[in-house]
Amino acid sequence: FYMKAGAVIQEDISEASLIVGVKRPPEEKVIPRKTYAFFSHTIKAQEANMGLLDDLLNKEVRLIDYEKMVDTNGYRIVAFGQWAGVAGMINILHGLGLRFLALGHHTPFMHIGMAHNYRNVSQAIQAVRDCGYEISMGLMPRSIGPLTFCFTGTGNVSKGAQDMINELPVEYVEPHELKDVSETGDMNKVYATVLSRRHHLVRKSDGNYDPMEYENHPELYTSHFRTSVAPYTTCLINGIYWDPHTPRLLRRLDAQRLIRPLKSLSALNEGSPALPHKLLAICDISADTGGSIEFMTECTTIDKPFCIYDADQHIDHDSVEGNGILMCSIDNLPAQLPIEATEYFGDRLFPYIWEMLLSDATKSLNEEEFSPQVRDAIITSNGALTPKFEYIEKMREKREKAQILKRTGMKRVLLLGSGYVSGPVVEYLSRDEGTQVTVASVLLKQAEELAARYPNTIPIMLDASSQEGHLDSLVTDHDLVISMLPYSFHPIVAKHCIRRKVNMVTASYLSPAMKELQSSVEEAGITIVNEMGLDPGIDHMLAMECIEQAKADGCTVESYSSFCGGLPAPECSDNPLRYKFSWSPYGVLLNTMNPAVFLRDGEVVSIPAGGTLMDSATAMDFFPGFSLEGFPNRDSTKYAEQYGIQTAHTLIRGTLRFKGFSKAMGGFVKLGLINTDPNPVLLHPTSTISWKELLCHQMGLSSSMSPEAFEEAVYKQVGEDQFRMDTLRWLGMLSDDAVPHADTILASLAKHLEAKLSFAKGERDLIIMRNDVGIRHPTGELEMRQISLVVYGELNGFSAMAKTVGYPAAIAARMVLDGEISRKGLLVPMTNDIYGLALARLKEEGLHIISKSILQE
Ligand SMILES: NC(=O)c1ccc[n+]([C@@H]2O[C@H](COP(=O)([O-])OP(=O)(O)OC[C@H]3O[C@@H](n4cnc5c(N)ncnc54)[C@H](O)[C@@H]3O)[C@@H](O)[C@H]2O)c1
Ligand SMILES: N[C@@H](CCCCN[C@@H](CCC(=O)O)C(=O)O)C(=O)O
Repeated sequence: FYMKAGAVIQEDISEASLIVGVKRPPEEKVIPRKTYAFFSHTIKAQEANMGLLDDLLNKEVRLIDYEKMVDTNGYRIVAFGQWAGVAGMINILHGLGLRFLALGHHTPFMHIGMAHNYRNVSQAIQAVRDCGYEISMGLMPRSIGPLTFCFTGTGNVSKGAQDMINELPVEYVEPHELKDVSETGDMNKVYATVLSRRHHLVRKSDGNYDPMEYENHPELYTSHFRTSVAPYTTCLINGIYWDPHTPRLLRRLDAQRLIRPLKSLSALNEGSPALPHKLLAICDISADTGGSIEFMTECTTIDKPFCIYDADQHIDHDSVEGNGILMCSIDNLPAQLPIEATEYFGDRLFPYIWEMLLSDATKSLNEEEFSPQVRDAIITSNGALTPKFEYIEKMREKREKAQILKRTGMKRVLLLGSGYVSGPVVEYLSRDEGTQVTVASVLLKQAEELAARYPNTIPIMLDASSQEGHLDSLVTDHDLVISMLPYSFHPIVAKHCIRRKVNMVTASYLSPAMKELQSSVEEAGITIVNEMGLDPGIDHMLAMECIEQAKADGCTVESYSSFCGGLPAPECSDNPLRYKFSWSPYGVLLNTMNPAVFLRDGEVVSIPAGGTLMDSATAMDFFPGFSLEGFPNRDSTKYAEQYGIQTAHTLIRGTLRFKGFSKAMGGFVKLGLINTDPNPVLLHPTSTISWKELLCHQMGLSSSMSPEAFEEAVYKQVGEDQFRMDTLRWLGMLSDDAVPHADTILASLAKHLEAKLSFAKGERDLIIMRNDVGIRHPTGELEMRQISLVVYGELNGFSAMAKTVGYPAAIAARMVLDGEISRKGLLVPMTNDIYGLALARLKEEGLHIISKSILQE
């Protein structure tokens, strides 16, 4: 059909500038910087679609929403409402047939199928007419009593649904007459009423209805639908537009009352199965989850069109049997009538398609010339909500706040970040029923997945880099903030904590930017516990426990060496780098270009920034069964003062890897891939660059060279090292594979490596920490204290890295919340008041520390 009309049919739509759909596309398939047109269902900040909205914003998509395309008279241009109404009504008549049967009554509705069972609407109408004929012939079981249908709303949905009931022998009555006809009406017909606002909305103060005032102040009104109409309705067909400020038609409480058995009905039904209650079915065509029908929290689908809502238990049963109200709330009803709906859609949209086609989502809206019909329907563009729709953000925040503050008497913790190491933080804190955790992340899905596993945990979306106001209001609503964001975010988070006098915990190094806040933190009288992870974290705690004990025994510390590595378990080290990521990949790679300073036998050794660090790796054989190498980590010399071991002639902190890592990384360094400079080549909106092109660019060569010449050039560049070549080949970096989009080469490399070097299901990680402390006793003896910590990740559970970072952070948070840490200022776990309790609690979590001593002459 489309081909006949001249369309080119192809799977790959990446070259299209405009993508026209009906319903939302899957998030992962949304292509950045394109113009999309579809029904997004985001304009009421619908919770279920906020993830999609975030994605459209992140991907800088221009979204045209049909719901907001209106003509000069304010009427919707593309409104499938009529077809939704038609399909919805056919479906619920079918559903009533099934429900009546389940309740023991065979009715003429059994002759009506689902809307999509018919070739076209005329065929469906024929089936409804046949049913109507039987009703008028008196074939409806008497025991059911007169049937009443209530249509809410007067728009296209309601009209489409009424078109269908008009094919039955129907008598329309006023809503106030419903009670009477439902008791004494004629059984050879059905009754219907159309409910508009004036019928059920009343001002809370005096019971009157003023349409103008309602328009502006719906919050002053309430609905008496639940008492005046619902108890006399067999089937409700809901087609109203609902806005969160307007009164609901039915709440859960109302549903509980409406499904209570009616005494009068059982008297009427003598000898026949009694109907359990009057309100048997709801067809919620508006399909606003949690909206005008509060308890409709999940839409049904064409595949599974019906469920039974059991109001007493507040659950939906996937059935037409059992106790409760039959619900049908399909949100893509027009798809059941594809021919009529498609023709209608095409006819209505066609006049606007030409200008939509010219849309270039990479341009600002000011540079485009759209008609008001299209322009006013643009919800997102260039990574932001358009001014008319900025209210969506506010609505979202308001709802979020209400959710966070809903339960009183809770200790509220704001956890920023839901990445590699956040899981145990939530697990630990949520053990306490009186603690509530809000998990905020720029990746809403990630936060949702984490929060779903624990009680009293609320997921929310927050972009800490662009939503400072939002961050501030979140900080205000919590008793403590744990920042598990990339460490560069901590100072900005800390500023809001200072402003709102809220305590904070991080697992990150106390950076110079954080230290600058020292006096403000003290003035605000708050506590910020830093370096509460593994390395930094547990390493400090074990070091200080040993050092302070040694000093108390009158000893002197002569040397201190601490190495730590997050690694794959050996059986999972099956790649050339012998490495898999158990914490932020960007952080791991960034650390390979750090400078380092350490003290060796009284001599200061310095390694410059930029990648030389990888050449400094040496074999580490304290655990000969592991094939380890190590390289220094940052400036170790400053710990002489912090640990109080100025007496030490050797002082080094370092990182552990399996042998091979530093050599492979050295190849990346030589190719200039460990580079944090912004690189526009990688950000080109529509085209991608391949690894071959990028490497040629880095080497200053043309990418049109032959594959052999290319490989030869790379070989030379990486120091004629075959292992490095094999590594690059294994990672797909000598090929035409696309380089992931990012603003720097390092960020692109991190994304690429994260995809290649992640733990598969059933694989586990490993952390190894080893502190060697040289302790000179007053007797002259030299004791080498070897403190070892080896932790494996749980198969399909928390990784070792997550446990050894997340638990210390959570333990510190708990200690601050419970007043066990009450000192103010910027703290690190190097004092006994913190490390004493924290180490004890970590041991309760199964942390097994092995300490050995070897006496040297
Ligand atoms: N002390 C230690 O031993 C240790 C070990 C591992 C990690 N860490 C630190 O802990 C923190 C978390 O580490 P991770 O491995 O879980 O990191 P990660 O990269 O896996 O997670 C970062 C989280 O921050 C979120 N995020 C990123 N940008 C954001 C933004 N603009 N707004 C809101 N959210 C945003 C991400 O979506 C993610 O949920 C980091 O600071 C890391 O350096 C410390
Ligand atoms: N050094 C080990 C363990 C690192 C744990 C992560 N520590 C981060 C902390 C960064 C921060 O948030 O300040 C680091 O970069 O060392 C290894 O690399 O395998």
